Amino acid sequence: MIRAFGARKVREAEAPLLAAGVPLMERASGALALAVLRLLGGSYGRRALALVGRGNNGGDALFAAAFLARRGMGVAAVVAEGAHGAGLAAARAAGCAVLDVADIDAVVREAARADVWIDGILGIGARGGLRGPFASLVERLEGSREGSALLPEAGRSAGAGPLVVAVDVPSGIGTDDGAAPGPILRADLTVTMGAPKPGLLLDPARRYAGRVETADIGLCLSAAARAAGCAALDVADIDAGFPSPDLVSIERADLPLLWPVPGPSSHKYTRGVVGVAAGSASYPGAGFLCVDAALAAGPGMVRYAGTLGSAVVSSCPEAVLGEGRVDAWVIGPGLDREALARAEPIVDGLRSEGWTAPAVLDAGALAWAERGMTPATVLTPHAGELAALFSRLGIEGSREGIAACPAAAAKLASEFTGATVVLKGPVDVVVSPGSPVYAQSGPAWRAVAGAGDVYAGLLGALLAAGLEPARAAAAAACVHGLASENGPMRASDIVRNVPAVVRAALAGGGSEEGSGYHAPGASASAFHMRRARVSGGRRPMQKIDECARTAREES
Ligand SMILES: NC(=O)C1=CN([C@@H]2O[C@H](COP(=O)(O)OP(=O)(O)OC[C@H]3O[C@@H](n4cnc5c(N)ncnc54)[C@H](OP(=O)(O)O)[C@@H]3O)[C@@H](O)[C@H]2O)[C@@H](O)CC1
Ligand SMILES: Nc1ncnc2c1ncn2[C@@H]1O[C@H](COP(=O)(O)OP(=O)(O)O)[C@@H](O)[C@H]1O
Ligand SMILES: [K+]
Repeated sequence: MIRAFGARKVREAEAPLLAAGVPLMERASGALALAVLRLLGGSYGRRALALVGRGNNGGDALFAAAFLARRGMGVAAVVAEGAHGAGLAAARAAGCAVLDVADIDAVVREAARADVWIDGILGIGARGGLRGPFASLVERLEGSREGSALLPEAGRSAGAGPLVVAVDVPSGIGTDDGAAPGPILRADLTVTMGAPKPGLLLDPARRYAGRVETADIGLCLSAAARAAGCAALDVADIDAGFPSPDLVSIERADLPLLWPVPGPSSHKYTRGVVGVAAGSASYPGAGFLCVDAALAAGPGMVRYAGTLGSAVVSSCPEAVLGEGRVDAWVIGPGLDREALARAEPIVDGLRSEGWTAPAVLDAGALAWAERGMTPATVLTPHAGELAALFSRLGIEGSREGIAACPAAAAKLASEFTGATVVLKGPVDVVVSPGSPVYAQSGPAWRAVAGAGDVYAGLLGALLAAGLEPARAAAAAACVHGLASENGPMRASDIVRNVPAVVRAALAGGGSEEGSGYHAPGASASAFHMRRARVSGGRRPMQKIDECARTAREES
């Protein structure tokens, strides 16, 4: 599980440590310098350019610049007025050249000679997109990477110009909301301090982060939680006194703690009955896919209540027709006008119970979303459907606006309706009252007609098994993403892959974390979590403290 913390919680975690004199910036800059050295494969004959803003993010960059200069690299720091005083002194003492950001031509010349650019312009103190001279510089530098520019979610080709390492976050992203206003340097690697920030997991900002490494600088956030054994359940973290994360991402390794597994006394009704009202004469495929996906997740029973009747049973013989018990409804995929009318009494029933029964409203059924719902109802729009929903509810928000800030849009929809909202896209964002926000990325192979119907079916099965709605939505999205890897594939292939993905996860196969460097672009996920790994088996903190000490003694 990746736990991300926003600027406020990071500052709250830092405050007592700074007051106690813990050398956080030394740790941060030491981790940063080590990451740069690892990336370049050494310091000999290498050149670095540090872009240094006025805050502590620039301080991290300056101390790292000093460290790298002492290791023999040719280092230049680009500063504006008011740069971190001690950091600047350390950089000068170590022999770094210092350039003024206003001298843009000299900076661009130096940039062209460098093997790596270190982006320390702005960190968690950013308010809005880059402004002033650094904004012009970043635009110019990004332009100069023509041909070497990184593909949004893939890596770079060999010999493609300088590498970019972002300090904490790519400068100018919305640390907390994932917005990407203004010019931003696309990083190959982001070394994030203490804990990942939500913007590194959310679109569109995550596309600028490259691979993400978390430097353990001793903030008692995710690292401490992990050490305490709270590996999977965010609630357990909170119970153990750790701050709750602002954003969570479930990984394969978490699935054994979440996925419903039958026990000796289970029977079909304890395992949960999914009711499906999906598919119609106009869109029959959606009904088949949704039923098939629900069955693939392993519920006790799937009851089909749409208009396709026996045609569904002849394709999926396990599906049951006729009225009876339902523990969670999936309503909406592929419903034409006639099928919507047939589903209306089911929705009336849910409404009459105050929307407290577990249900997924997808596609056409989103038209029934309203104020006064509860988190038990899960709305699953994509950006276009959410824009239509907003328009019907009298909320301003275009499809483009939603895509520019999906987390904020999903939050608004959840606040307005009271429901759990899954905004589907490259990153599925799950927002539910009283729950952390979840962000689940998946490969673009799944951007195919019918994949949403598959998701709705999977989700229905987890709700029927009694999972809490936000977790069910995140776990279903996680499995949906894993089952979409290694395309090309069609929606029915995703369904076919689900049992194997779940089986492998339950058997403990293939945790994504700690698996070392990924070749850029080797995975479809833009977020490659990797905790700083050091040679010689020593713990990262020891090594970082040691580097910091050496730098201090040398200066
Ligand atoms: N505390 C610690 O010891 C540790 C902190 N750590 C590091 O510190 C970072 C946070 O540092 P921070 O709080 O100083 O904020 P930071 O992101 O550097 O920026 C603030 C400056 O930017 C300016 N500014 C704001 N928006 C702007 C814009 N849009 N365009 C242009 N300028 C803008 C703003 O100026 P103002 O607008 O207020 O005049 C202000 O001068 C954190 O990310 C991590 O790297 C780690 O080392 C761990 C130990
Ligand atoms: N660019 C993308 N990268 C990864 N996943 C995507 C991308 N675009 C959409 N998805 C995912 O693909 C699925 C598409 O669902 P949806 O748009 O509802 O399609 P349909 O209605 O045809 O089934 C969703 O699960 C969504 O999360
Ligand atoms: K930065």
